[in-house]
Amino acid sequence: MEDKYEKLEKVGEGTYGKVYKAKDKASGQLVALKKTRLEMDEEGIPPTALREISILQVLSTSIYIVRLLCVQHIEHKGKPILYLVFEYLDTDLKKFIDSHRKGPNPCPLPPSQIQSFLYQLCKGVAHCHSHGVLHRDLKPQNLLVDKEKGILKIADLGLGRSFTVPLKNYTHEIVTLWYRAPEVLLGSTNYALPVDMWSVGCIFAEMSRRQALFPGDSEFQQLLHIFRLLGTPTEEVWPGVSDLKDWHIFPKWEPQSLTRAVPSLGPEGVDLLSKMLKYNPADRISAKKAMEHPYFDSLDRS
Ligand SMILES: NS(=O)(=O)c1cc(-c2nc3ccccc3s2)cs1
Repeated sequence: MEDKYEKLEKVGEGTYGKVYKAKDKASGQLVALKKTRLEMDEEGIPPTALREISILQVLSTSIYIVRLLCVQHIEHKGKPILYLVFEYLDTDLKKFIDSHRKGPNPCPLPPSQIQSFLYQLCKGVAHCHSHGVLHRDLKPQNLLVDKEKGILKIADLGLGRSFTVPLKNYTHEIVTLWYRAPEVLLGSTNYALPVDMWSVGCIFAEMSRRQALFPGDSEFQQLLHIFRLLGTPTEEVWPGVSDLKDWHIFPKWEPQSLTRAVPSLGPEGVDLLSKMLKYNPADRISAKKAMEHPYFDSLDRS
């Protein structure tokens, strides 16, 4: 690995491994090297890893998914290590939003920028979902941005369908709960594609208000943040909610006005956000339908 690529700096602690910025010595091309801790058993690469890699190879044909350039596994001190080599983008959405919040003159993201990033995110999610693949852990940290070109791509698809998101990642870092759908937080075991659209809604709101919509620091607190804004879910709005494994009696809050949470978002934006944050997964808007919403009417789709 060292011979072909020159490691430059660590750029991310993915859910399943360290990510380094690196340079292809021959071509000078910048890449992202994702080192995975896949334990090679005696038969070589575990089938789950092979399935993840094949899913990635199919998915990364979309320009809205970070492209997997190649897969290399090498022996390192006798241990077989799997490297995934991805295209490199210079920042992630978390840093991009922070750069607009912090600093001497904090400034909002231009509405056209939010609209363009949200559209690209929905395209990437629609692509994954059309292949029956959930991301499961969409968050600003794993959405990559090319500032100059105004491009957003989904990264860290390392979860696919065969993993559940751990509470801690492999470096014992806390995995954020802020973008997690209520059905997952309430212990549903048969959650599906709508979990990603909940995350998209939280990211949409965060781009507009430049702070997280539901910043919970535990699974229980995460639910309370959601209930305080959207109201405590009832069987009326979400049939079956009280049968979910981790449901119990919660304080009863009434729904608040969503507009107050995202004051800079126009009526179309608030309407689309409300459809992404429907409690009942069956009512939640799909990525494909979201792209047809009037909020995008003014988007230059060229
Ligand atoms: N954190 S950062 O400096 O903005 C930054 C992160 C990245 C990443 N690129 C990839 C590619 C693939 C998988 C995960 C990551 S994380 C590139 S720049």
